[in-house]
Amino acid sequence: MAHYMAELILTGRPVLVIGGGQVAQRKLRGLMPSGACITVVAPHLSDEIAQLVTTGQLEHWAEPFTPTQLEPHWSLIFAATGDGALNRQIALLCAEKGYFCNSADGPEVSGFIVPAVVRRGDVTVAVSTGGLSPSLSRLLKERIEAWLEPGWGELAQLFGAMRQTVLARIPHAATRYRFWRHIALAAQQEQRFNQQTDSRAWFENKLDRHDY
Ligand SMILES: C[C@@]1(CC(=O)O)C2=NC(=C\c3[nH]c(c(CCC(=O)O)c3CC(=O)O)Cc3[nH]c(c(CC(=O)O)c3CCC(=O)O)/C=C3\N/C(=C\2)[C@@H](CCC(=O)O)[C@]3(C)CC(=O)O)/[C@H]1CCC(=O)O
Ligand SMILES: NC(=O)c1ccc[n+]([C@@H]2O[C@H](COP(=O)([O-])OP(=O)(O)OC[C@H]3O[C@@H](n4cnc5c(N)ncnc54)[C@H](O)[C@@H]3O)[C@@H](O)[C@H]2O)c1
Repeated sequence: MAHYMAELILTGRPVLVIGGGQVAQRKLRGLMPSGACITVVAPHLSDEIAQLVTTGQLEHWAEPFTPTQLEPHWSLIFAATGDGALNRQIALLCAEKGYFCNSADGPEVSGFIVPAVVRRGDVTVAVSTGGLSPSLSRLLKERIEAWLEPGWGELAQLFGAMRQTVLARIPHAATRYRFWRHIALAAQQEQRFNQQTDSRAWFENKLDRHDY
């Protein structure tokens, strides 16, 4: 069975992170920009996590894990204590309750796996080995990081901003899909991933030509 890859929209949703050490800190770096309402349960916090609590960006329950903490509804749970057996137990408990839980140990009991991520604005590339080898994910992420042009975020912004215009100008669906394919290939051929100059004029010029 293959894992299913998706992008979660966590804005305003309650997320529980159990553990406050190095691994929890890495998960939190990925979680903070999502705008989730995050609670951390751990007797001790790393300096970086403690700083997030001090500045009011996180709630902290300074106590060890107990199953009653799972009682409110959590959209996601991360089990990242320093005790691998406990992380597995928490994941199994969450599975029984129907919660999605990521265990820092034992991917086979997790409800989801965290990929290594490369971002260019709103464009995201995620790498996972399905739990087999995090170090390979990191390596592949670094290769993509070195290879992926910087302007993909701007290009996505431009294409996104033009969608309504294109919809209005080309009502016929099959022709519209052909245009989107045509302009995506043109962006590749003309290396638009690196150019910010006059992007909208470039786009409108292609749209006006009717050669798609
Ligand atoms: C991608 C990344 C995302 C993130 O966490 O942000 C991530 N691990 C990263 C790094 C990393 N983690 C570890 C090493 C040391 C080398 C090695 O072991 O390979 C390195 C590499 C390094 O640090 O160089 C150790 C480790 N990791 C797990 C275990 C326990 C186990 O497997 O049972 C142990 C062994 C502990 C031990 O042996 O003591 C488990 C998981 N780690 C995952 C994700 C999930 C699988 C993802 C996949 O299949 O690709 C999974 C299953 C669960 C999860 O956490 O979701 C992040 C990339 C950072 C980046 O982006 O640069
Ligand atoms: N998934 C990954 O990417 C990955 C990577 C490396 C290690 N690991 C595994 O992750 C686990 C955590 O490693 P770490 O380096 O963050 O550890 P750490 O020692 O830095 O931090 C442990 C944290 O867990 C808290 N804690 C301990 N007992 C607890 C309890 N009963 N309830 C709640 N919190 C508790 C501590 O207060 C501390 O904040 C280890 O078991 C390790 O095998 C996973």
